[in-house]
Amino acid sequence: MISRTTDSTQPQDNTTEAHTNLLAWAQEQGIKLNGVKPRALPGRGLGIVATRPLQPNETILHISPSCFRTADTARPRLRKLTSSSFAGGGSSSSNTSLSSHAILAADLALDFAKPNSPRSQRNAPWTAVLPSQEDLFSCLPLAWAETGVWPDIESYLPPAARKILSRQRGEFSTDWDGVKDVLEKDGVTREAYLHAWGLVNTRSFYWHVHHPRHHHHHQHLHGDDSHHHGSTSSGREDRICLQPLADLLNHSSSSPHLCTATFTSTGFHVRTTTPLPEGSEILVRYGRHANDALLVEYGFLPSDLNPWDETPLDDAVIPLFNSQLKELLEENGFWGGYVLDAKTVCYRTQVALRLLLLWPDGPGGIARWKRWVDEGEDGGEEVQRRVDGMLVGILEKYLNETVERMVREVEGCKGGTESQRQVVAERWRQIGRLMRGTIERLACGES
Ligand SMILES: C[S@@+](CC[C@H](N)C(=O)[O-])C[C@H]1O[C@@H](n2cnc3c(N)ncnc32)[C@H](O)[C@@H]1O
Repeated sequence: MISRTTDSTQPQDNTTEAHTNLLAWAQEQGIKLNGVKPRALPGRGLGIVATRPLQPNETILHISPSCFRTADTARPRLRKLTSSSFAGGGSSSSNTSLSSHAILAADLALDFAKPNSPRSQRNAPWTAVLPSQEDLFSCLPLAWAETGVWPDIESYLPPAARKILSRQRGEFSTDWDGVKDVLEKDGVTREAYLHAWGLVNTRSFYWHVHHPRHHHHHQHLHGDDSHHHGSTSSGREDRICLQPLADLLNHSSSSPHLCTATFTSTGFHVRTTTPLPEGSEILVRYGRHANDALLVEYGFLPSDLNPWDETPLDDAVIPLFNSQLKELLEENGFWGGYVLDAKTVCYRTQVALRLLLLWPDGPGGIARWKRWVDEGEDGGEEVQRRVDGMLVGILEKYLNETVERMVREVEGCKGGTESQRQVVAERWRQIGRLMRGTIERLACGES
């Protein structure tokens, strides 16, 4: 979302007028803004900023449930697509039940395709400020292949990002298969649906009412991670909603001024946690996402430090194991899923590397490893030192052979656009920094 509001082809006063309309419309809907307003922010489209100094614990945005757009508020002919009466109706896609995401996106796509319908008109001031197809496609990896440049930029994404992308692509095509018969009648193309689908993906929330007595989660400090991809509880998928105005809030992983966002029975509330000077941006945390997820799900890469960032080590670690060792790890539930974050080398990695270290000692070594896995019997600091040394070697090799090569290759490739190449290269550099940080930490003797 880089060009929409800073684009020189778009006069600045257009933006202002759109904002004025949006605010007037929001007021009619009963959306309450208190000391905040939308504003264009360089490099991140629109955001919400403070219009006066804010105190801690002020409710700065309130949205009542009647303003939520959910699968239940979609056009009736779309809602019918999920009902069981449709199943067995003879159509090939009849027995797959559609996700809320699919329905919400279809409804939004119809707002765009039929701008003069009374339904679309009702939401016009809100849809007017949504990112254009061009803006969204330029930053959302799922759409990079659609921009017509050269699809192959995708293959330069790091493994974790590619994995999310491939799951996302599967979800999108299932959703499109489920709605296309209905949407194509109204002239909605696959591309137009992808635009709407991507908008829902990047700006929907899990409608999750917090019951104070059941809070086994520890999400009070910095917001509720209620963004679409933010929650891990099951059954959430079908409770996603779009919320005008709240969908203008940008993300931060680690700002000390993060605002909290909560659903209660009276709606959605955004509150400050610290004092905020006039003009500062209101930031919430979408979820505890690693940067690969932020890039693929939301189409941006944070430049500030993300304490939740991590990177898989599978590509670096897995090739070191022969089939016998692989089998041993599989039997014990420790094959693959190796991860590194800024503070820790995950336990699975520790287990795998210990095996690599001990198996040259023969059956005795393997028995020792097994005791360690089963009973936590410690091999002592000496073993840990050798495991750390091994990991340093593995990381250095991966840095030289993969990370640095990928940065060079993606910067020099002809795929995508310059900004897409830069974002992919930057993600690899971040991974490199995470690994170098670990090497330094281990070299200092901290595990
Ligand atoms: C919920 S919307 C927020 C409003 C959005 N900026 C807009 O212009 O409509 C989410 C999108 O905002 C952008 N965004 C959010 N946080 C960001 C950040 N920290 N840096 C850059 N872009 C961000 C991304 O494009 C993301 O997909």
